[in-house]
Amino acid sequence: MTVRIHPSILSADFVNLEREVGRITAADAVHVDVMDNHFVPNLTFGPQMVERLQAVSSIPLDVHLMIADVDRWAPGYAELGAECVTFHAEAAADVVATARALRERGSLAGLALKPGTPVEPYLELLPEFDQVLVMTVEPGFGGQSFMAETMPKLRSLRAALRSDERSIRLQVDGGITVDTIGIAAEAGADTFVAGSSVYGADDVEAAIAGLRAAAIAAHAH
Ligand SMILES: O=C(CO)[C@H](O)[C@H](O)COP(=O)(O)O
Repeated sequence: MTVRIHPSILSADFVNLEREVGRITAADAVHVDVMDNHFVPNLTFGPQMVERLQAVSSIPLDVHLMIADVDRWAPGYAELGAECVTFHAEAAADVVATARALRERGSLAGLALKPGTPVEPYLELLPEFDQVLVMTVEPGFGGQSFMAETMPKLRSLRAALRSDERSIRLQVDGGITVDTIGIAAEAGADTFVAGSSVYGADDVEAAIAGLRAAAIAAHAH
């Protein structure tokens, strides 16, 4: 299983985002948290910032939409060139239609689930998605503690993937550190978002390497 590390710029210096994205060249993608102060009680930025990040980043954008009325707004983020656009099941009226709209515009389609949202209704819809994000904190803020009680959802997802669906990324986001990444990896995650444990480190590239090594070790276990 290939391990992917996606640092979250939620924990980066917002007035120097071009420089901050340039510090994570060892990462597989940059995780971009879009928050609207409605779906979550925090506010970050919108499509203009994502468009500029897309222009200056040498690694792909993994956009995580924490916004209301996402069926209406998600397709516009795919048109900006993001590699993957992930939207919340709780914010969507029609998850299949929105996923198809993303793919039609050339991006991968990701489905995110808050910690309290069950995975079972979505297992039969997996072919519609390229990534499923199991939130391991309540969305909205960086620096929270990892919620191990979300791991059964990852196990269910990993077990549900047929052999021709193994390329679907199973992503975790929230509280991922060298101490917790192995728990998520053993439960079936292959794509790891890390904010404070990367951007809070003195050496961000070493932090990315440490996370990757810990996840690979857990998969090999
Ligand atoms: O989606 C998010 C919060 O809603 C962030 O990506 C996440 O919290 C990353 O921060 P940390 O690794 O510090 O927990």
